[in-house]
Amino acid sequence: MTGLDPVHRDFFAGGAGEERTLRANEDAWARRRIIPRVLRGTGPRDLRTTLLGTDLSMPVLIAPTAFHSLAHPDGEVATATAAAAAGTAMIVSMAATRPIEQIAATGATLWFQLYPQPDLTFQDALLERVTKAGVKALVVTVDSPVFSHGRRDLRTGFTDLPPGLACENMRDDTGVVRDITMDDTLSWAHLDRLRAGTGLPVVLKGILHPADALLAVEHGADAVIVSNHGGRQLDGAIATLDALPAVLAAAGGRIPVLIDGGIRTGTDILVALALGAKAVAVGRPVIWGLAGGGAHGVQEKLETLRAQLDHSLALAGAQRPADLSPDLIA
Ligand SMILES: Cc1cc2nc3c(=O)[nH]c(=O)nc-3n(C[C@H](O)[C@H](O)[C@H](O)COP(=O)(O)O)c2cc1C
Ligand SMILES: CCCCCCC(=O)C(=O)O
Repeated sequence: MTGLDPVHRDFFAGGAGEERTLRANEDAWARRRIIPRVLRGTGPRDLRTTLLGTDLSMPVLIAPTAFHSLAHPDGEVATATAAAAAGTAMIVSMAATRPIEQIAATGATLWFQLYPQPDLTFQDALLERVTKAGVKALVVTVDSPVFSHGRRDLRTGFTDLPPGLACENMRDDTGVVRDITMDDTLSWAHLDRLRAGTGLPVVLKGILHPADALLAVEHGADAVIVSNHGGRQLDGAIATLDALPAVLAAAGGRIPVLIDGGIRTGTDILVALALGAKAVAVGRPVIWGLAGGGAHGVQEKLETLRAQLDHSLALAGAQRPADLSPDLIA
């Protein structure tokens, strides 16, 4: 976290309200225990995974997080450089501080995160732009009909990006940077329109209730991410790991289920995969890597997670993620 302004560190680290959900996310992983299998002669591990047509070197994606240029001057370009080197995908936040074309020039596999915007003309142009830049999937954040309340930012006074930085993908055709709108009228009808207007796979991020997982399947979502926005939206929301089993049951294997929130170690990833998640996404650890060492720092974080997952798989008696099953988790 070298050089990170304390106000910006609080923006990245903080959660909503009393930060109960922020803490619950990490605590939930720490509560689970692994029941390893032995004498399985697995040999070297193979962590590769294919997700929505995207080949990943491991089942770990970079979660969308805002404002990477506050953590490092190279911003999202550094993060994407690390994703490319690690052979995984970066989900680019709609609040990225670098234009999608620059981020894509790193050669990284990118998915793009969208807060659906009420100005449909602007939204359509944005989707056309990111598709042209080569993003491979659209991640629609559905847990934010309004901005969250009571984050540390209120205390620290962090309200906006400093001069010279902007949400570069919110520039319209006149060059003006639009504000990101949180829309409390959003409904499944908006999702249907989005799906009809894009050829990209659509992933819903922020599903916690099994009934919503079922609706996601019925409305043709290609995947869901079990997420509570890293404890930054509804404080008191269920920890993502605790929500995972019911969401998996509702999805019934028809679409991949991903999870984020408090995932910090290879054993956390193993637990998620054993319970049935197809992959995980990590948010804050990537930011800390970026702040500490730019692209190199992010890559180091990703490689640490890879090494830990590989080691945990070996010790649990599995060669590949598909060898894991829920009976390994207590
Ligand atoms: C600083 C910060 C900014 C975030 N910005 C976004 C965002 O722009 N869009 C979004 O869908 N989620 C955003 N999230 C939520 C993350 O995508 C993800 O759900 C969460 O960080 C996962 O938890 P973790 O940080 O404990 O790994 C943000 C999270 C953090 C910490
Ligand atoms: C005004 C930009 C909104 C960015 C939202 C970022 C975000 O989701 C977060 O949790 O922070």
